[in-house]
Amino acid sequence: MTDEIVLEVEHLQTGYGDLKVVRDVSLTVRAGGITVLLGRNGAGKTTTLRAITGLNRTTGGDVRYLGEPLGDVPPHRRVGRGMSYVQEGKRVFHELTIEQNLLLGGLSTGKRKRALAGSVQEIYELFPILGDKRSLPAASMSGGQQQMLAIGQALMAKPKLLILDEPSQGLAPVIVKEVMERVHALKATGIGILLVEQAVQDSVAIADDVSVIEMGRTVLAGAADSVTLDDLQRAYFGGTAA
Ligand SMILES: Nc1ncnc2c1ncn2[C@@H]1O[C@H](COP(=O)(O)OP(=O)(O)OP(=O)(O)O)[C@@H](O)[C@H]1O
Repeated sequence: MTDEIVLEVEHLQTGYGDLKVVRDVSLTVRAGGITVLLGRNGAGKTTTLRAITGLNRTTGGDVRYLGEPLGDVPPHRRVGRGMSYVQEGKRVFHELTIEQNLLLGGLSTGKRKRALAGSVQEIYELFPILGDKRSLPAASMSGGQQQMLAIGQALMAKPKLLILDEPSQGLAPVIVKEVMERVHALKATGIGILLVEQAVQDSVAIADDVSVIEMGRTVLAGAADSVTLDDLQRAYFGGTAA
C-alpha cells in the first residue's frame, strides 16, 4: 500500500428521492490498499457505493477521486476515469466463453481485440483457473469462479479503483476464503480496492482499513490491524461512534 489516496469520502449524504439513507459516511481508499466497508443488512453500504459511482446523487459531503471532487460527474465518466464497479450479485454471460466474457469487459477501453489480448493474459496470471477454462462457457464454472470472472471483467478496463459489492454472497465458506485470497493478491497491481462485505472476519483479514456503518453513519473507522473483534461487535450491535 502507498500513501497515495485514490478515493476519499467525507461526510457523505445520499438516498432515494426524499428518503435519506446515508447520513454521514466517511472512508478512504489508498493505492495498493483494501478498504472494507461493513455493516448490517440495510445499513446503507450499497447506497454508499451507488453515490461513489454516480448512480445516486450526493446530497451532502464530498467524494474526491484521484484528488478531484466528483460533484455531478456522471457514472460513465467515472468509469472512463478508471472506476470499476462489480455490483452485488453481478452475473456473467453464461452462454459466452470465459475469454469472450473478459473481452467484453475490455470494450469500454475502446481498444481492439488484439490489444486486449495482453490484458486477458494478465487476468489469467491473476486468476489461473480462468486461463485453464478460457474456452468453456461461463455457465460451466462454479459460483466462486464466476465471481472471479466478474472481477476479471472489471479489471479488463484497467481501473485505478475497483469497487466490489459482496463478492462472497452465496458462496460456501471455503470458497469465500479463496475469493478473498484472490482479492488480496490484486493489491500487488497497485489499484485501490473498496470491498463491501458481510463475511466480516475473512474480509477484515485482507483489509488495510476498515469502516463500519450503522443506519447510514460511520460508527467505526481505522486501520484493520488496530480494530479488534470487540470493536467490530460494539460497532455492529452498540452503534457507538469512534
Ligand atoms: N431503490 C431504492 N429505493 C428506496 N429505498 C431503497 C432503495 N434501495 C435501497 N433502499 C433502502 O436503503 C436502505 C439501505 O439499503 P442498502 O442496500 O444500501 O443497504 P446495505 O447495507 O447494502 O444492505 P445489504 O447488505 O442488505 O445489501 C434500506 O433501508 C433499503 O430498503
